[in-house]
Amino acid sequence: MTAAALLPLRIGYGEDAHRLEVGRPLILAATEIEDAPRGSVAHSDGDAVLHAVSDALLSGLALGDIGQYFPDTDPQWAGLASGHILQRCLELVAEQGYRPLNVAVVVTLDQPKLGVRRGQIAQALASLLGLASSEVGVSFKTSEGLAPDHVQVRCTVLLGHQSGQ
Ligand SMILES: Nc1ccn([C@@H]2O[C@H](COP(=O)(O)O)[C@@H](O)[C@H]2O)c(=O)n1
Ligand SMILES: C[C@@]1(CO)OP(=O)(O)OP(=O)(O)OC[C@H]1O
Repeated sequence: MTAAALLPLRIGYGEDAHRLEVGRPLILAATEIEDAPRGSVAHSDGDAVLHAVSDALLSGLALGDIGQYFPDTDPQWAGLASGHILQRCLELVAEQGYRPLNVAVVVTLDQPKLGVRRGQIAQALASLLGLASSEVGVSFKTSEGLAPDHVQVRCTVLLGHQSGQ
């Protein structure tokens, strides 16, 4: 019997990073950080939180990564709102009978401080994932000046199979 049949839980992990440049918006969890001095350089809207969460969802079921489904060489994805990427990943997970049970994200960014937005970001992510905000952990770290020119996000997700409900 496979592990999945014995215990209908899977863990996923995802990461994303984008270089920061003046004159671009910084979007994290579909939330524009209006006081950010610089924003993500990306093919899409550069939402590193949604990219890391999307990759975590896919990795939990060994479904690859978002670059396979949304190649950054394909002009049709230029400027894409990353909520679409997340929705597609949720569909792929649902097709396997799974859904996210809780997520934890860590955002590493030197400026601006994001602590005042923790609730807003957690709520936005919860709503996109169909979770309660108490099921979405959001942590912020500075790079201590070691990586001031990019935003980095790491994410773990626990997936549950509908057979376990
Ligand atoms: N962009 C950020 C980065 C960090 N914080 C908060 O600052 C505290 C200290 O972070 P360190 O990386 O120096 O350990 C911590 O409480 C973070 O939540 C922040 O608000 N925004
Ligand atoms: C989202 C995609 C596609 O628009 O591009 P980017 O916005 O550059 O993001 P990244 O996380 O580097 O890779 C995934 C890409 O396929």
